[in-house]
Amino acid sequence: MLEQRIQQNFIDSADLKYQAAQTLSKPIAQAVQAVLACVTSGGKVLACGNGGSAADAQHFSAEFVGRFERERPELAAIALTVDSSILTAIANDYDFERIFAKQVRALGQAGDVLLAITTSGNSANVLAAVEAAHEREMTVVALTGRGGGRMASVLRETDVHICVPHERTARIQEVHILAIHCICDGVDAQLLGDQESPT
Ligand SMILES: O=C(CO)[C@@H](O)[C@H](O)[C@H](O)[C@H](O)COP(=O)(O)O
Ligand SMILES: [Zn+2]
Repeated sequence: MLEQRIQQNFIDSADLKYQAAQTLSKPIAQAVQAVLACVTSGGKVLACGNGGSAADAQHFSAEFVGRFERERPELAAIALTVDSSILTAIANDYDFERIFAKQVRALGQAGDVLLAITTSGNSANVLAAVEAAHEREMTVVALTGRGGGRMASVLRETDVHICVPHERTARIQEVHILAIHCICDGVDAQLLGDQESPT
């Protein structure tokens, strides 16, 4: 019974990935171009999200600053989820909704990219970060699900929306991390050529 349940999770995740390959390859390619244009002109990526999506923001930043699969020059990315002093001060003195937005206003510059990750599209602190990014003339790459929620209506034409066509948070997150790896792989391919990676 339990094993059947586990197998069903694998099947559902694989099915969603097959289905999403069709619909998401275009916005993911747009995200690669947006991020590439940003980092090759001296910009940086700021990444944010809650819970599992906070982990995704950190995962992305590690692969940009450290490396993905191949050696290449370091790329600038900062996860806005990691400084406990900043996070607790803002949440304590203002409110939790502003934990990312104030960091975006402090660090963001025109031409930077905000990677905004929310499975529901409705997390208030992520939406506030998008608003702050627009104030700073940054481009937003949004990773969402469930139809995009409120995120769909706050994004601009020049932003990129990668919306996973599913309702369950776990399944959406599994495609988010695949999309993040596609962005890293696409950026490396553009920078280094598209030969196969050694690892
Ligand atoms: O990882 C999971 C569930 O799989 C949770 O930690 C999840 O990320 C949290 O409940 C988040 O607060 C959900 O926020 P969001 O994706 O709707 O923005
Ligand atoms: Zn999770």
